[in-house]
Amino acid sequence: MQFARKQQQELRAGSEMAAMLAEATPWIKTATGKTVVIKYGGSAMVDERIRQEVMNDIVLLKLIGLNPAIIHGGGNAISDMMGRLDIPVEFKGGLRVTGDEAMDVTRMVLTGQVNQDLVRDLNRHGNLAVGVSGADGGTIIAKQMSPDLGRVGRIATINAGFVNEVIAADYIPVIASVALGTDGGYYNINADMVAGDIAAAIGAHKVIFLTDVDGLYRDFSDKDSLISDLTVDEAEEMIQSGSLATGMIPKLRSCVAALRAGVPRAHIVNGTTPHALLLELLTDAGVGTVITPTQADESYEAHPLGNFASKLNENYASSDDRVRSIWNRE
Ligand SMILES: Nc1ncnc2c1ncn2[C@@H]1O[C@H](COP(=O)(O)OP(=O)(O)O)[C@@H](O)[C@H]1O
Ligand SMILES: CC(=O)N[C@@H](CCC(=O)OP(=O)(O)O)C(=O)O
Repeated sequence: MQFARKQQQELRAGSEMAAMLAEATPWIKTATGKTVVIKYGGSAMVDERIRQEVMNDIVLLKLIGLNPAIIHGGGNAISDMMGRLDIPVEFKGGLRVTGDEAMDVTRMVLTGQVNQDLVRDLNRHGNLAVGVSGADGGTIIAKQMSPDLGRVGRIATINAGFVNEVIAADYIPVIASVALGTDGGYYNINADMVAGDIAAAIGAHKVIFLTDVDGLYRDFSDKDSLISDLTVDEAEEMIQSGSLATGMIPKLRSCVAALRAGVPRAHIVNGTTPHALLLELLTDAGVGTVITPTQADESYEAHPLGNFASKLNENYASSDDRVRSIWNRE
């Protein structure tokens, strides 16, 4: 009797899931071919399980017809390695002071480690991802930002051709924020800045910043001040007001740059929340902070899926157990 009840529960959960997937059809039609730039910050990569879920969600987006392009950070991994090598870590205005040794470590960690780990994790689901640095295909050309910061670059040019080719060939580009300079040397670029400029250059539909907080707070010390939406003008005012602390400054600057260049939406989302990407992209509710060109339009992207992903999320905790119980049945 107990077994029959369990079977019924499984059937009910399965039917719910099937209904949710069936409801997804019109949305999938709308989304096909759209490019979404996802900036995956080092701060949101810390938990291995959540990291694998983020990879899984990105693969799901690819499989339903979106074109995700990933720009990743890894600032904390660079600092860890510098510490292990006894190289002093110093930031000025949120940017890493990057001497020649620090530049070597940045290249090693971002392109050799973080980039390749993400590619490996995505490719566990099929041969889906290609890892590149800004130097590949001349994608990011940089100039020195300021002599004080050493090899920190500001973006001089983005050549979108190579990234567009990778997307056209149906791969997910995974881009490290290391650039080649006009002087022939390497430059360390803040990954947030790369995300906005790449999104603009490839004509992305959205740029989404996955970070470790729920979005942009008007006052970071007041947890009730989370902003759900703001216009690009308001975002610019916030930057100029000097009220933002480091971390958010390059993100918001990058959002503004992307929107001014014609990207329709920028989002700041907590990448440590399970399935935040699906919640943002597949539900009306949305999560985090959205930055829009003008006042948020309620009808924008009203989603035929309704609460698909929130339901998915509710089911999530139990689904692992269900899968395990199915596999262990014999
Ligand atoms: N107004 C703000 N709203 C939200 N986060 C803020 C704000 N001001 C500063 N921050 C900081 O920005 C951090 C995210 O940026 P960062 O640490 O660079 O992460 P990432 O690795 O995702 O780029 C948050 O953890 C938070 O400490
Ligand atoms: C110039 C500069 O500061 N570059 C960053 C690049 C990595 C990055 O941006 O990583 P997150 O997205 O995880 O912060 C750094 O060296 O930390």
